[in-house]
Amino acid sequence: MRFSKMHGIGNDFVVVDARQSPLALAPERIRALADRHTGIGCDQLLSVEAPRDPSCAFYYGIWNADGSPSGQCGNGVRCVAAWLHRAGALALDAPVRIESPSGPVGVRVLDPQRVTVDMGEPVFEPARIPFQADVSGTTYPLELGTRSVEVGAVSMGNPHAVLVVADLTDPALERLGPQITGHPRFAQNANAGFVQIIDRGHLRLRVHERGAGWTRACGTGACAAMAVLRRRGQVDESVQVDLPGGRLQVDWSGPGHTLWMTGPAAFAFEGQWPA
Ligand SMILES: N[C@H](CCC[C@H](N)C(=O)O)C(=O)O
Repeated sequence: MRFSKMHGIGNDFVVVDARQSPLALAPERIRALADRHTGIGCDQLLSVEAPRDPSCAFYYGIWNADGSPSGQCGNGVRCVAAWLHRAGALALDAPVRIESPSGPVGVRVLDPQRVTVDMGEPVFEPARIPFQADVSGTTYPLELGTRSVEVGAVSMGNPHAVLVVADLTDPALERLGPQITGHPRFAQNANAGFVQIIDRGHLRLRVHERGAGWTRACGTGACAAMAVLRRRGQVDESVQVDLPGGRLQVDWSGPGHTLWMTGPAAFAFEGQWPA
């Protein structure tokens, strides 16, 4: 099986051309492929496929390094768009809809290594995240053993918890990340974002990803953090989000509008994998 190794500010992917026939890899094969010592190594596997929805130009599938599926991948869809452009299947500056497991997103390749994406509208309704809560709120107390933390909860097509912290180097986050990711109130687990508010137009973020652990960047995590804080009135409609691997731009005017994420997409190498 031929693959392209790509990354979105350090969140890395194996991208497979499955346009002729959908990719069907068992979770253990995905885990083997994602292994950083005995496999290719990646945070997620992405397949590029023919669309199921006739209003979309392509479909793309997402699997985490642990073999679990996801509904959306912000850094990943930018890489898929850049991959399609390099394959001659997507022109520069041509807006197209790409279908994901959670629904369509709109992509536009601004230059061969920079893509802007209409990620759709953030979803705060608990049942659709999914997150167990009696009513939708801007913050929820989350019991973690003997302590409780305040989180925001939102879906960008995948579930996110967002926790505001003063110091991203706090060693306590190492344990908090997995605890929040696996919290039983998130029935399908959650990507746990820890965000420091620099000012109304600038955030710093680290994400403990469901199915991949701490990553250098999480595109839907950047969208989720901005959306939670915008809904609380704590950030403006255009925000720079700095993650360990680099910077993303997130734009959202508020409820009733879709959210846009813009950032890099890079190729690392091509290879063959015994499927
Ligand atoms: N771990 C995520 C999928 C990858 C998301 C992330 N890599 C991004 O760029 O959005 C999940 O299970 O929902």
